[in-house]
Amino acid sequence: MTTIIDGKQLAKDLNAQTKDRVASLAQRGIVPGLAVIIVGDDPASAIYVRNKHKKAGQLGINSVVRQLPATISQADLLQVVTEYNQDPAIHGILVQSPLPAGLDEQAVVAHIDPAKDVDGFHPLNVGRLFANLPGHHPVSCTPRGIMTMLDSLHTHLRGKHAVVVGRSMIVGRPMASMLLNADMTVSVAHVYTKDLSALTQQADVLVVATGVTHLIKETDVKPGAIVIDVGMDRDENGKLTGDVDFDGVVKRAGAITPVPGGVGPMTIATLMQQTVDLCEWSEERGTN
Ligand SMILES: NC(=O)C1=CN([C@@H]2O[C@H](COP(=O)(O)OP(=O)(O)OC[C@H]3O[C@@H](n4cnc5c(N)ncnc54)[C@H](OP(=O)(O)O)[C@@H]3O)[C@@H](O)[C@H]2O)C=CC1
Ligand SMILES: Nc1nc(=O)c2c([nH]1)NC[C@@H]1CN(c3ccc(C(=O)N[C@@H](CCC(=O)O)C(=O)O)cc3)C=[N+]21
Ligand SMILES: [Mg+2]
Repeated sequence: MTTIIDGKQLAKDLNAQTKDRVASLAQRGIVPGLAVIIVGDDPASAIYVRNKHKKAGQLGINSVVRQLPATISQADLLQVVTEYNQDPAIHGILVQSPLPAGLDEQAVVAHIDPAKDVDGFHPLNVGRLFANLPGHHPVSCTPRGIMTMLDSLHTHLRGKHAVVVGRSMIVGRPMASMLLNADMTVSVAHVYTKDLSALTQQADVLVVATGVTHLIKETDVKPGAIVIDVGMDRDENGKLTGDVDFDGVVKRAGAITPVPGGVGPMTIATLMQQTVDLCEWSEERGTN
């Protein structure tokens, strides 16, 4: 009865569309280019970057991974960004987060050409999303991928209550903006929220992005709710799990995403989609 939202399959479908778009660009001699900058040697980051690089290659996107030492200066890092800002073969630039201590992530993100900001983290693009401005602009890939997952359910969102647990720049805040732009009534919860369970039990759509293993249990969820688990946590056995106690919540939810195989694969597929978006938008402006 409960729909298990298959992020792997949805990512496959989206990647197939992206591959087709890359093929039509190729007929006109255009190859979308993605630059991924990774600073230091965080092992988790290295895995994500490898996955992104591999997927880009499969789709025909030209992906460049720039590995930089943790000891790099802020000025030298900004210079690398400048290089890609000026490179006409590069349409999307991503600086893997987190950066090592001592580097100013906000300043680096603000230095990216907003037209090449494939993560949607530049303040100009954040502002465009927040203001729901018309026209093309990149947005954070994880919440955009979640909107695609919600679309796939063909349910009516307008006027329904969305509760977003977490308020990070990468997930919670842009997620809340996108749900608000979809005409939902949106609540955002965080560590200071009083009686979290009373709030989450009112959610028709519940998005959880806290990094707290199994924060949300069966009794925290309204029967029939759509539950989206963004968490990528390790359980006591070191196994990848989410912020939602899947085995309990699946009994009550109307639809739920698994971890792994839910939001994660859609994040990567959306990054590829948005790289091609940026390439096409650049072409429309005549800057390719
Ligand atoms: N699948 C994917 O593509 C992605 C997965 N992730 C995963 O999603 C999770 C969240 O990531 P991210 O948003 O970057 O995390 P952050 O650590 O940046 O933010 C966590 C947020 O959760 C809130 N929070 C923490 N504990 C509680 C609690 N007990 N009750 C209510 N709110 C709480 C914090 O509140 P406050 O602001 O008050 O501190 C904060 O806003 C992680 O597991 C991460 O690995 C992240 C990005 C992409
Ligand atoms: N500038 C920047 N942009 C990001 O988009 C960004 C980032 N920094 N820093 C880290 C987070 C995390 N993130 C994920 C991407 C893919 C999976 C993913 O593919 N997950 C799979 C499998 C993962 C596994 O098995 O380890 C799944 O959930 O099924 C997860 C998480 C992007 N992030
Ligand atoms: Mg974070």
